[in-house]
Amino acid sequence: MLLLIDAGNTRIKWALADEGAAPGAWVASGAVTHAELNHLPAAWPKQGITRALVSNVAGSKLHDQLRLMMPTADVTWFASKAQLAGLRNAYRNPSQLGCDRFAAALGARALAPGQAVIVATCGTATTIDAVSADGVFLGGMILPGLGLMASSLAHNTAQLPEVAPGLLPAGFADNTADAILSGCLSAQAGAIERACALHGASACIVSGGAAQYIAPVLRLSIGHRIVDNIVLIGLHSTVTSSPLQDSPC
Ligand SMILES: Nc1ncnc2c1ncn2[C@@H]1O[C@H](COP(=O)(O)OP(=O)(O)OP(=O)(O)O)[C@@H](O)[C@H]1O
Ligand SMILES: CC(C)(CO)[C@@H](O)C(=O)NCCC(=O)O
Ligand SMILES: [K+]
Repeated sequence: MLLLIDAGNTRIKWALADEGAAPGAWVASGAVTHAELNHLPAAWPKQGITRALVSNVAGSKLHDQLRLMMPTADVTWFASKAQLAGLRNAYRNPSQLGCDRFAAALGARALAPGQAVIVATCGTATTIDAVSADGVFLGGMILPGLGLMASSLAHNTAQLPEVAPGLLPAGFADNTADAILSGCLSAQAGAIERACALHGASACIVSGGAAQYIAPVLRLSIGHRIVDNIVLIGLHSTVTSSPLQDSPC
C-alpha cells in the first residue's frame, strides 16, 4: 500500500491508496495538527505500507519524526525539480520552490490537462500559482493565509480582536469582527481573481483548509473548483499510471 503525506506548517494531511489506484482513489485519509503528530501511527495499518511519498515544507525536525513513524516503508521525500512528469518548472532556482506548490501544480495538470490553470492553496500561507496550457509552472504569489492575515491585525493593534474564520459575503460590514473578516476574505479572493485575469486562466482550482471560506466569495467568469487536497492528488499522479477517476475541470 502507498502512503501519501502533505506536511504543511499547520497540519499534516495523509492518504492511503492501493498500488496502481487512480489519483484521488484513497482507501483512507486524514489530517492532524503538529501537536497531534503522535496520533498518526495508530491511524495507519501496522503492516502493508510498502511505499511512502512525502511532501514536507515544515522543517527537518518533522522530517525526522515522520521517518521514525514509517519504519518499514520505502520513503521518497518529494522535491521540486526543473522538470517532472511533463511539467517544467520556470522558477529561477527550481529547488527553491516549495515542494507542496510543485505537487499542487502537478495535481492541477492532472485535473485540467491542456488548460491554463490557476491553483490556489489556502493554508497557513496562501499560494496562487500559474500553470500554462503546455505544462510550464510559470511562477506564483505567496501571501499570508486567511488566519495569519486576520491574526496579524489582532497582534499589532490595540482595538482589533482575534476573529474566527467564517462564511460572509465580502462586502461592507457594520461591525469590527465582520469588517476584519470581509477585508481578509476580499484580499484572498481578490488576489486569486487578479491571478486568473493576469494568466488568462481557463480553470481555477482552490484547495486547503481555508478554501471553504474563500471560494464562496470568488467572482470568476470561468468558475472555480474546490479540491480538498490538490497536493496529495499531485503527489499520487507522479507514481501511478492510472488515469484520474475524477472528471476533468
Ligand atoms: N478554526 C479555525 N480557526 C482559525 N483559522 C482557521 C480555522 N479553520 C481554518 N482556518 C484557516 O484556514 C487556514 C488553513 O488552515 P488549515 O489548518 O486547514 O491549514 P492547511 O490547509 O492544513 O495548511 P498547511 O498546509 O499550511 O498546514 C488557516 O490559515 C486559517 O486561516
Ligand atoms: C509557501 C509555503 C509555506 C506554502 O506551504 C511553502 O510552499 C514554502 O515554504 N515554500 C518555499 C518558498 C517558495 O515556494 O518560493
Ligand atoms: K499552503
